[in-house]
Amino acid sequence: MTNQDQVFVVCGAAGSGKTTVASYLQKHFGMHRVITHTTRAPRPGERDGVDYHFEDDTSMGQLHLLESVTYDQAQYGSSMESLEEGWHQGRADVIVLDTKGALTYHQALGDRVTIIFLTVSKLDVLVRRMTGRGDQKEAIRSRLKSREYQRDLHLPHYLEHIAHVIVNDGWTQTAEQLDDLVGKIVSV
Ligand SMILES: Nc1nc2c(ncn2[C@@H]2O[C@H](COP(=O)(O)OP(=O)(O)O)[C@@H](O)[C@H]2O)c(=O)[nH]1
Ligand SMILES: Nc1ncnc2c1ncn2[C@@H]1O[C@H](COP(=O)(O)OP(=O)(O)O)[C@@H](O)[C@H]1O
Repeated sequence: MTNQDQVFVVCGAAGSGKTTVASYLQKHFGMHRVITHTTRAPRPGERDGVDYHFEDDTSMGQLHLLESVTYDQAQYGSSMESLEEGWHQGRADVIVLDTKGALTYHQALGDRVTIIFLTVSKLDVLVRRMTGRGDQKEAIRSRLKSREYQRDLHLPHYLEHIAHVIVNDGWTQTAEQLDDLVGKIVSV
């Protein structure tokens, strides 16, 4: 199996460290970060084309997406073209998805997909991390109430025996587990 075939899907609850892990895989292993599309408003510091392609309902509806979901009242979706961009460059892809999207990738791409599910051992840490990264209070409140946030707090049954679970309490340990997992799958 070559890097061209591979996509690492990072999922887990809000604040569990998905973006941090994706950036690490991008920097440390030269993976191609797939930028997905969303109708949610940018957070402080987020940039269009870097964190997300920020869309409105009309532009979102015109995209040709491999999959799309509703998460806390906003639309999110990813395209096959952006996955292929990485593979054409000979790089493995890394993408941040919700757990429903992770399942769709598993079903569509089979063993080309490695799913990493992030969690923490004490869930109150998640809110502290969201506050720490500058999320607005109202945005956090809405997120916590959403069905999708509640669903992705724990490994959903449909990802059991499929996802690699990493408890992201401390970064050193998380990085070690990522190095171990990635080393087994792609040539670095
Ligand atoms: N299925 C799917 N999920 C996505 C996509 N882009 C982002 N997500 C997920 O949507 C959820 C909400 O993302 P975001 O608003 O950035 O909140 P965060 O979880 O606090 O980082 C997260 O679980 C993301 O992983 C996508 O293209 N498809
Ligand atoms: N192991 C960790 N220890 C402490 N803080 C962390 C750790 N991993 C991530 N963070 C911080 O927690 C916040 C949320 O992480 P982020 O990657 O944005 O989460 P997500 O994308 O899952 O919502 C960020 O400020 C990030 O720097």
